[in-house]
Formats: sequence, structure tokens, C-alpha cells
Amino acid sequence: MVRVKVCGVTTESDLRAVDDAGADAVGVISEVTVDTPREVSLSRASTLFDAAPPFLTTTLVSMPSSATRAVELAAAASPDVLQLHGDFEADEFQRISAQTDARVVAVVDPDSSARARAIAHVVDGVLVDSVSDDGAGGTGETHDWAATAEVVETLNAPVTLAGGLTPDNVAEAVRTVRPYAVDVASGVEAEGGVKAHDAVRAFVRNATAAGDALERRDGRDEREEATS
Ligand SMILES: O=C(O)c1ccccc1N[C@@H]1O[C@H](COP(=O)(O)O)[C@@H](O)[C@H]1O
Repeated sequence: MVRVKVCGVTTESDLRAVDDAGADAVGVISEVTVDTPREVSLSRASTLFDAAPPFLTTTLVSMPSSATRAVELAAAASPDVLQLHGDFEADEFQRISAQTDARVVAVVDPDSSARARAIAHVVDGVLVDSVSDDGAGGTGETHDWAATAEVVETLNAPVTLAGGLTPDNVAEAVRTVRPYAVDVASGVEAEGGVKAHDAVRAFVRNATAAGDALERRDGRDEREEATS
């Protein structure tokens, strides 16, 4: 099974479309250091989270300037999950986790498996994204999925794959990386900050079908091994 997060939602109607499509999580972007059409104010993020139905996991995606600010953001918007881009150290993640009710997901660069290993034990999950030089996501670019597959295999933490995913490439990404979850922002947009609802549905459908097919194949392999 693979979970699906759709990120960069800015309106209630897009949030409903994400939920209707069967996604597991929705991401709202606030307080980032890059210019992106997907950013909303913190109070708007909070309003969108209030509009989310009970079983859709809400995620605040941010690039706070400090651990203290990260805690303030979580307190202000009350997301289920806080996705943090930036160079926080393990002790800072520990402090953030201790001071917020939100689960904390750390974003790591695909080239930094050492960082992923250094922080995995103090966060609730790791998200590997094709980040820009300043650590921001939303690049629309894929990265070396084989390297991320190795992170998934060796890290004792849920690993989410992000970066340049689309309805067309997500099945291949799931088969190659076998992540805990996939995450998409620009790949399901009609225009900057506006989701294309048919693309959101296709993304969720294709990711889920690929995850389910892998599970069936694993089950078959296990049965064959047991009877051989
Ligand atoms: O989407 C953005 O503009 C963004 C800006 C700053 C930090 C994170 C951002 N988005 C995150 O990046 C992933 C991947 O984006 P994409 O699918 O490659 O466009 C996205 O899901 C967000 O988690």
C-alpha cells in the first residue's frame, strides 16, 4: 500500500477534490522563503485545515527560520503533520517534536542520505524531495529514484517520495522506490496554485493501483516461497 499526499492546496474546493479523489493527506504551504503560487498566509492555512474532513491528514509545509518559529507555526495552524524544509539538526527536531502536538516530517535532499540517517530517529518521517539550492520544494523535477529506493530500504522510518511526480510517472516511481507515501504539488495543477481535479484523481488512482499491485506480487512471491 502506498499513501498519497497532494500538496499546495489553496482553496476549499481543491481540498474537497483531494479528499474526494481518495488521497490520504493534504498539504498547505505557508511561510516559505521562495516565491511560489502555492503559498498562503498562516491564517488561511488554519482555515483550510479547519475545513478538512476528519480522516484527511492535514500537513503544514513550511521553511521556518528557527525551531522556535516552527513550534509557533504548528501552534497557530494546528496541522496533523508539520513538514519542515531547511537544515535543522537532530536536537532541533527533538525540541520541535517535544513542543508540538503535530507529527514532524523532515525534508531531505536526495543526495543527503547521511543527513536522513542522522535525523530519522528524532522525526516521525522523512520526505525525500528534489529541493532547490535554498531547500525549497515544488521544483517539478524528479531525482535519482534508485538512490531514494536505497534510503527506503535502509532507513528505519517512513520515507515519502516527492519531486516532479505526475499522474504519468507516479506508478513507475512507486515500483522503483517503494516508498511509504508519494507527494505531489505542481504535477497536478491546472495553473500555479490551482489543482486540476482530473489530474488529482488520476494521480491518486495510478499511485494506489501501483502500490496495490506490488502488494499482490509480494503476497504471491511469499506463497510461492512457502510452498517450494
Ligand atoms: O510547492 C512549493 O511551491 C513548495 C515551496 C516551498 C517548499 C515546499 C514546496 N512544495 C513541496 O515540494 C513537493 C514537490 O513538489 P513538486 O511535486 O515537484 O511540484 C511538494 O509536494 C511539497 O511538499
